[in-house]
Order: sequence, then structure tokens, then C-alpha cells
Amino acid sequence: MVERANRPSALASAPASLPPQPHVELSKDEVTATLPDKSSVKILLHGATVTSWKSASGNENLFLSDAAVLDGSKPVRGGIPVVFPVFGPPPSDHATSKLPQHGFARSSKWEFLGKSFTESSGVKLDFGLDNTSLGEQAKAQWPHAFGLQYSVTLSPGGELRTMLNVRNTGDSAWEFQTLLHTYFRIPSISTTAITGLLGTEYVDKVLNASTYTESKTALPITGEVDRGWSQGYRDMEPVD
Ligand SMILES: O=P(O)(O)OC[C@H]1O[C@@H](O)[C@H](O)[C@@H](O)[C@@H]1O
Repeated sequence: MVERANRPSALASAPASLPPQPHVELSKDEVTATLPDKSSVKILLHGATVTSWKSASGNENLFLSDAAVLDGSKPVRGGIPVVFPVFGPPPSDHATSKLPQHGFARSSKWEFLGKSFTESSGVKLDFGLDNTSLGEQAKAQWPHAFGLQYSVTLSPGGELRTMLNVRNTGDSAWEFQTLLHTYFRIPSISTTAITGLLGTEYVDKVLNASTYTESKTALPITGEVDRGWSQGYRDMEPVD
């Protein structure tokens, strides 16, 4: 055998093992992703509702009612319901008027479009819903062509990002409202207050839907509160 002058050197040996990867599990009804640091997220295909978001310590960040129904027969009470194409009860003189409160996205079965690993060693889970996959009732109540893509990204350290992309895939314009209606879990309601609302106007649904101006720097929650703040929030954050 003749020895070649420019014989390629042997490839550097592959690392013994890859660093730990995010683990994604898909069942008939839900998708669960767990990162190597043990932070995790769980999404029900019904409504693409995030029902659990845990930090690496195992701490749950979302509230899910003990009475929540997860079999697809009702919207989920808790987690992050996706509100589309109308928020609240639809106005009677609007194209959404026949829809149920908060629209149909939270009551529809979404498709899991796939997972991708992010540069920061996190994982992005994509879900889709379009008019062709809606139930007959919803199609009749809101006959527009649309495509929704909802991305839920979990990053090391347990940071969660959610992004909803709305496309009009038809020929005529339509109006919509949307909201990621997040239910945060808090350690104790009696030690929680909301800051950043001083001077802003709100509609109080508990008090005949009248409009008021917030007069407190830190708003404690001492009873039932159901309010919609229509102005921009200023550094709003719950404190305890
Ligand atoms: O009971 P639903 O339809 O899930 O809505 C939950 C809540 O949604 C909020 O946006 C409304 O202000 C509340 O009045 C309502 O209770």
C-alpha cells in the first residue's frame, strides 16, 4: 500500500454524548415540554390552552381551577385561554354578534404543528387553527377565512413567551379582538396588590359596568373584582 502525501487526517472524534435536550411529549389531547433544568409547559389541544407552566424549582405559575373541565366540552377555567375573535360578550351590532363570549378559539381543537429547538436551548411549540377546521356552528357564526398560528416558547430558567399570529386568508377585511387571557397563580390574594393604575379609567363590571378613575397607588383585592382598564398600563405589576 502506498502512503498518500495529503492523506486526510482522521475526523476529530464525536463528543461522547450530546448535551441534554428538551423533551417533548405529544399525546392525543396535549403536548408537554420539559427542559433539562426541569422547567416545563403543558398545552391542551383544546383551545391551545396552556394549562401548566412550571419553573425549574417546580413552582407552578398558572392558576387552574379545581373545577376546570379539560375534556373539550367547555372552555378551560384557568391557564391561558386564547380569546379570538371577540373579547367579552360581543356587541349586538357587530359581525361577531352571534359568537359566544370570548369567541371560539378557546373552544376549538387546535392542531399541533411541531416543535423546534431555540438558540437558547429552549423549545418552541407551534399550534394552528383555521376556518376549515372550525366546527359547523362557529363557521356559521363567523364566516371568515383566517389562519392562526400560536407559538409557545419555553426557555431555560422557565421563561415563557406566547405569540399569536393572525392572518386574513380571504378576500374581504374583518375586524377582530384577541387576548391571551392569563390566569396567574399567586401565593395569597390577601397580600396581593396591583400597582401602576393610578389615574387610569376602568369599567367596573361588578358595579353596573360604570366607568371610574383609579384613585389608589396600590390596588388591594378585598372582594370580587371584574374590571377592564382601557388606557395603557404604566409599569403594572402585581406585588405582594
Ligand atoms: O366565564 P368566562 O366566559 O370564561 O369568562 C371569564 C371572565 O373573563 C373576563 O374577561 C371577564 O371580565 C369576566 O367577566 C369573566 O368572568
